[in-house]
Amino acid sequence: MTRIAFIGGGNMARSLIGGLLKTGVPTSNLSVAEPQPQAREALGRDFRVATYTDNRLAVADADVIVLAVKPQVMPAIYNELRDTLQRNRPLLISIAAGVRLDQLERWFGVLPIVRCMPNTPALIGAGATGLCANLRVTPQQREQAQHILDAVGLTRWIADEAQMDTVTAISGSGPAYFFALVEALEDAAVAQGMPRDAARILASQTCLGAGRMLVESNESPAVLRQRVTSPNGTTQAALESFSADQLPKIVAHAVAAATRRGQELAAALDKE
Ligand SMILES: NC(=O)C1=CN([C@@H]2O[C@H](COP(=O)(O)OP(=O)(O)OC[C@H]3O[C@@H](n4cnc5c(N)ncnc54)[C@H](OP(=O)(O)O)[C@@H]3O)[C@@H](O)[C@H]2O)C=CC1
Ligand SMILES: O=C(O)[C@@H]1CCC=N1
Repeated sequence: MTRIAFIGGGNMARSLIGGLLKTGVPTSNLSVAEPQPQAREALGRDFRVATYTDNRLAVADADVIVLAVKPQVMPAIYNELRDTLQRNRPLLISIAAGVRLDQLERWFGVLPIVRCMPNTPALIGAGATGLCANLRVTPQQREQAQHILDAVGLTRWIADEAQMDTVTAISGSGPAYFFALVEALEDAAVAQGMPRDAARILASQTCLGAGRMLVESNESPAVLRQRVTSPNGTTQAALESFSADQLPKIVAHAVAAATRRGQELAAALDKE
């Protein structure tokens, strides 16, 4: 079975590891390199996976290496990994926002590399991941990468790598947008006198219900929205308020800002 090493054991690695274990991947097939002692302890306690301080030890016999560090940290790790990578030629999977395939090839060597963008709902098997591959990735390795990400949710291959920053802006960062909306709904209800716990659970369950309908029904978001919206009713009043406040423009600006930030993160690494 495929041995998978994670470089970086933070939020996203935890989500992927948790999701993979739930699908039956044995703990003995996973290893994690993480500098923070507390984070290492938590990984050992929560997932019973082997943890290392030394990146080289974690990747020693890996078939697949998942680079799960912040984009800015990439330059610190490629020197440590380069020898092992050239010797074993594993499949490299980067989940870093912004970082491009040509940058990864320049640092790590001409290896099979998949750039992907998962999201934190991977932890509960409900992730959404966009993937793209360099020309060195064989059809088998493509399947291998997809298999790993399929284990934690839905996957889509993205033919044009330039769109990966948009993927990041939609689904990578996306969970935070829905959390922010639930926070805002909760605060609005509290401002109207509702107890916070009731407001939170009602808003959260509504987010879950709406999300499941979006994914499980064959209807478009527009049709589902119309079914909630009685003529001259409460929903229409709220949607007209959204429209007056230019919600689509607010969202488009936010998505453009996230996309731009992905490009900036990569540009800052061009000199490395
Ligand atoms: N969070 C998310 O929702 C998503 C994140 N991503 C991407 O995933 C990557 C990781 O993000 P996230 O998990 O949120 O970040 P975290 O900071 O939670 O995790 C990164 C971990 O890597 C550790 N680390 C730092 N330097 C090294 C090193 N030299 N070798 C090994 N490990 C190191 C960090 O330790 P320390 O704290 O000491 O720096 C930290 O524990 C990023 O590139 C991000 O763009 C992609 C999709 C979604
Ligand atoms: O905020 C970030 O940069 C990372 C990438 C997508 C989600 N979190």
